[in-house]
Amino acid sequence: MPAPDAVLRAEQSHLTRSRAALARMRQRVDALDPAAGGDRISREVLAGTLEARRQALADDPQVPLFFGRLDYDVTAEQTPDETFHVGRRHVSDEGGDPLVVDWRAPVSLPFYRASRTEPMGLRRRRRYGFSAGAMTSFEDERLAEGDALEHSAILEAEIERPRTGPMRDIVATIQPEQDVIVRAGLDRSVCVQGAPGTGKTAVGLHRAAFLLYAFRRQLARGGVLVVGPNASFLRYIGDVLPALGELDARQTTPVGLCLETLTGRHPKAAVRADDDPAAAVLKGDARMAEVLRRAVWGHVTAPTEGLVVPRGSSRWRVSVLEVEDLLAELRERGVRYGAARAMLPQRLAHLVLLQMERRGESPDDRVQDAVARSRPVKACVDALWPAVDPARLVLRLTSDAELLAAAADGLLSADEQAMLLRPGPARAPGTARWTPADVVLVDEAADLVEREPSWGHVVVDEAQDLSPMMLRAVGRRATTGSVTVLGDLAQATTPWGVRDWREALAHLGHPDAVVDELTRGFRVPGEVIELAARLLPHVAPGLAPPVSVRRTPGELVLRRGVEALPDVVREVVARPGSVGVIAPDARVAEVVGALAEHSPAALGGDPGPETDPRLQVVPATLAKGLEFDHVVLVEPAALVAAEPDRATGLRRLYVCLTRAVTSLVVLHDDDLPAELAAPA
Ligand SMILES: Nc1ncnc2c1ncn2[C@@H]1O[C@H](COP(=O)(O)OP(=O)(O)OP(=O)(O)O)[C@@H](O)[C@H]1O
Repeated sequence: MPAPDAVLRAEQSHLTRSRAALARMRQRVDALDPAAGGDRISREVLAGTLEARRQALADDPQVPLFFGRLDYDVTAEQTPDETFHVGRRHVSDEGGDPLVVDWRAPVSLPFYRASRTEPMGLRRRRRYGFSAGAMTSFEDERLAEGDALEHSAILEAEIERPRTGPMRDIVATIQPEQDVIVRAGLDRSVCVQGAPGTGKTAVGLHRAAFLLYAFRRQLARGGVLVVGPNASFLRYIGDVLPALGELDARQTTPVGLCLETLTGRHPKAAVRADDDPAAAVLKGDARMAEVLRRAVWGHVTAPTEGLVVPRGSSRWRVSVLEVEDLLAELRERGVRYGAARAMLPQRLAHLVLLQMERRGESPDDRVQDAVARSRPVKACVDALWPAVDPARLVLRLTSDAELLAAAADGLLSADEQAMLLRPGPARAPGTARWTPADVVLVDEAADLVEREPSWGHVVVDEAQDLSPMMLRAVGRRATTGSVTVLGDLAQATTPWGVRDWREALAHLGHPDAVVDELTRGFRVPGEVIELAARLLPHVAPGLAPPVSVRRTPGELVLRRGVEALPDVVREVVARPGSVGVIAPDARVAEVVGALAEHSPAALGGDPGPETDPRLQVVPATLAKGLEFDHVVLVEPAALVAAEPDRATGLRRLYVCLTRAVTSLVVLHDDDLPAELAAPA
């Protein structure tokens, strides 16, 4: 067996060769001239394609081009008799032979899944350790000989590599239970219940990248949509897919999606207010879908007279009964309100044409078109099947008690109806004080009028916080596609959130999705996760407690005296990695002031040019989904008390306690919440 140094040198030279080959691939793209594209449009399309290809072939010297190697067992049957280096993208030499294979290619699968009991045709699996882009170590597992590592130092080093900015990819170290989810086929919807730091977000993003690679053709039209809770979270995860070579996935929030529907019709509309929790819960309740359905379809009016269309010297009549039958038929067709309305003029004209034929005329299509466009037909359509603007409808419904009562009869109690009515005079859609929950109602109404197009696949993160109406909004964007739903019931902090995944999946329109549970935690050190897990019986009794995969002892300090904050922060900022000071929202300004010497950035506000991006002061309500190498948590009792009820407060605390990768210091003046005490 060659000495480790010799192995490393040979692998380093393969890395150098691969980098040179990638540079050549890039040069070939640079040499292509978009002018060859013919007309202007083709040239522009070609230029766009070449630019995307150039970006995909970019080589960041800090990012290893490959991270593993597979040696297939040539003595076994039906296995490729080759060695493959597994990396972020495919790289081939001048002869077209692969120097690096894409991690998503079928041949790479055993890198993630092979085990001692199932070597998947592998003789050996090798992992490389890197430091600042340079290969520094490797780990071998001789799987054919039954030798597999129980513990990977390279995985641990990767998790503990200090964080410097946004979230990074995990392609080099995806774990088998994660890989099963990542590589589930495009036709499979999955739901992942996962404890904090089990890699849900990472898995969702890698699944998006996998699908875009493995089903490129099917997804070329539909595309992939990633839905996350808020703008800070989207900024945090925003670099992962581009780093994996996928630039086209759309990333947004649930309310952001619905707001587009509103502003597409009323550009000046904006979210300008918040509901109180009870009203938000009600507006997010699935019964609202039925209220809106009735309100939209309630616009169809029974005719009181027939249709009369003068043409030349004749007057053509369609009887009330015929119009009634036509309306009933259109209602029952199962098409959207707007689609049925669009059909109505031609259908009425057709009835006129039948009259003409009965009287011996032989009108053609042009006559039918002319009748359909005639003034009496238009007037009849507007009277019987008026156009509905979804935003105006929601405004009317929430300001006109009678209209609401008609639509909500038997669905909402009188008190509930009263809660929906907005104070003050009615406003136009552009200036109304829309709340997030209102915007979701507009989106539901819009879909009743006109079908929302479906994406090929939708990944929805932190899904436990979505109301049934928000889940419906996300779900209607995946009616012909599949979904990946990620969340943790123990981290639900909205009063309208999910209490049961099966129910949530039904609202999403994918009731048959498989629910998987992840419990191996990568982020949070053992001591810290054990402290946080004391809250689990109080916040989500049915869930399995998470287990940390890390062997290194974490650092956990509980300390009385918030006045020590500046000293504590001075100590942690001297260490490598990112620092998050998490505080109750109401105390963020005070904390920023106390830490002025470090110019921290306050998350959610304008960071300003002079702030230190490595140190962030995080309002407790924005901590979800984020992580820091070091966390200082200020006054847990106040953070719990700031929520409307104790269970929600404890869930918020559970989120905040589980953001640290290396160290957690809890500073408090008030007593710690009793639920954190060690079980007797
Ligand atoms: N297989 C892995 N290899 C290396 N790092 C990993 C792996 N899986 C997860 N991680 C890391 O663990 C951390 C937590 O991952 P992630 O944020 O995806 O977890 P999560 O389940 O979404 O957490 P939360 O519910 O707390 O938001 C991240 O830093 C991620 O990169």
